[in-house]
Amino acid sequence: MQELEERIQAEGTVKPGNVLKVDAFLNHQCDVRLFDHMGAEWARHFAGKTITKILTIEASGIGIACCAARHFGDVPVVFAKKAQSINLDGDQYTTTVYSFTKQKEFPVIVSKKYLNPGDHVLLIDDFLANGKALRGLIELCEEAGAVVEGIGIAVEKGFQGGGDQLRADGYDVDSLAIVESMDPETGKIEFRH
Ligand SMILES: O=P(O)(O)OC[C@H]1O[C@H](OP(=O)(O)OP(=O)(O)O)[C@H](O)[C@@H]1O
Ligand SMILES: O=c1[nH]c(=O)c2nc[nH]c2[nH]1
Repeated sequence: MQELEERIQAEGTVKPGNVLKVDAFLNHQCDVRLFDHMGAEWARHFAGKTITKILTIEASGIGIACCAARHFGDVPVVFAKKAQSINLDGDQYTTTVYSFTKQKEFPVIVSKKYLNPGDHVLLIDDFLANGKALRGLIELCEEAGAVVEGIGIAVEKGFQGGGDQLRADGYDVDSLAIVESMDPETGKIEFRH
């Protein structure tokens, strides 16, 4: 998606440790017009699929998933929580995920009320790196008996391999920008096309 690639080139910075910082528009300050355009792109890509629910993971996927839902007939957006809470009651689907930016394991929890057999789920997230977050969400869908219809990602770091493994496993992964390489020394970012 040209608009997203241009924003990454203009405002993104490359940090050591394979970190691309795009918090000016994607995952700290949020550009909702861009999010809306991203939702329209995914709606075009997944047009042939029936989607009954969007599932994401806190925190950074939530805003993007909510904007995307407007392009999928206002389907409910469910976000997996990364901490137990007194506000979480009843039976839950749970797994654990290693967080790329926080560098530790988190529980990943969805109430059984909000993910059901018969749901046709679109997974949405801001980043795809090693694929840990998505593998956790897929596991929750499997536990629930829900079908994963596709995966919409804003920025995939292709060189980390998580996306290609998911594609090899048969998932329809639509990443709007795939970073093929990035260099913290020079700041150069190259995209896969
Ligand atoms: O493919 P992976 O290696 O799993 O990396 C991608 C995940 O990493 C980030 O989550 P993180 O927990 O780092 O931060 P967040 O709380 O801002 O969403 C991002 O939001 C994705 O969910
Ligand atoms: O802001 C971010 N930059 C990244 O490079 C990344 N990888 C996973 N999650 C990420 N979030």
